[in-house]
Amino acid sequence: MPAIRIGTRGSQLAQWQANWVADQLRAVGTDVEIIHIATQGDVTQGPLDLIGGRGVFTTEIQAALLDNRIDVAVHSLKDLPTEAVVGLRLAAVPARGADGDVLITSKASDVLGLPQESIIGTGSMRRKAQLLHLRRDFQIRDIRGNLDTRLRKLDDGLYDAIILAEAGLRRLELIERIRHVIPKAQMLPAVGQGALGLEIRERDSATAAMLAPLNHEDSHYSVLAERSMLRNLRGGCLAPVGAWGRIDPIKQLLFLDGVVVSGDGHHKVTASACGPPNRAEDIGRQVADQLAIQGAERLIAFARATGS
Ligand SMILES: NCc1[nH]cc(CCC(=O)O)c1CC(=O)O
Repeated sequence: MPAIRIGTRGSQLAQWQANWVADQLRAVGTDVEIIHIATQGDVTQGPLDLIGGRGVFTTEIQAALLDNRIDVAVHSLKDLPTEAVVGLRLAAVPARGADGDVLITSKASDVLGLPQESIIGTGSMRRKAQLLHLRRDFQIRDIRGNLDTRLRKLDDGLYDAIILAEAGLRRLELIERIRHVIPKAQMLPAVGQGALGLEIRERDSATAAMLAPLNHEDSHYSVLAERSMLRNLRGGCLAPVGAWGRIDPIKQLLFLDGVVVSGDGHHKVTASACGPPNRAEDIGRQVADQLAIQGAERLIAFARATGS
């Protein structure tokens, strides 16, 4: 049987994630080959919202799947747009890693302890808006590049603090850089944060069967709820939207919290819902509806129009 071809971006984190998937498959005797694919998000240096945002890390990899150049795309789920691509499907979501954001700084032990008017590095509207909601005095500056580059820019003194996903730092064994895990009450993560998405051609049942053992049901339901919320909000990946889905192991219920913040941090709306995990899509829609009633779509449209 020919080797399963796994497609991934070339960044260190993406390669770690592809290797992890490859190791899982090799452990059960599957022959695997890893193919690196450059995406627009890797090649272009400008701020992501100016390049167009949606799908900049995933479009070329999805094209390779559709062209039969690869069989599995390994995505960071938070970079994967929620709109379905004709001919492709999300076959599996492995057990989710750390799902929160962390503060990296030498200047304080948490967000509220940072000095007045601290310069914070982040390119994410979601992080920016939630930070400004907590601390209107912060000066938010864009930051790009892989994890090493961002940490170096912090060490070079360009910023007082930066915010990163905990999952990426853990995967690259950089946890000693974590000063503080930001509580969910202060900052909700991106939809899909900390989870991988394994995408395949819709009709490729042989690859689907090979990936099935890698699927983690609770993680899959949790991210389905988050993605349903975002899709129903029509928020786009760059809008200031946060979500946190998780399954209570005792109650066996899926809990979903959602937040939408105006780009300047002034306005914040939140909503929550819970229900049986197999109702994930409905739970996501319920939270989106509650957010919309409170004016979420106006906040998103405003953030888009002003780029703030
Ligand atoms: N936007 C880039 C990106 N995509 C996925 C991760 C981290 C890993 C994850 O959340 O799964 C990161 C880095 C970051 O936001 O700090």
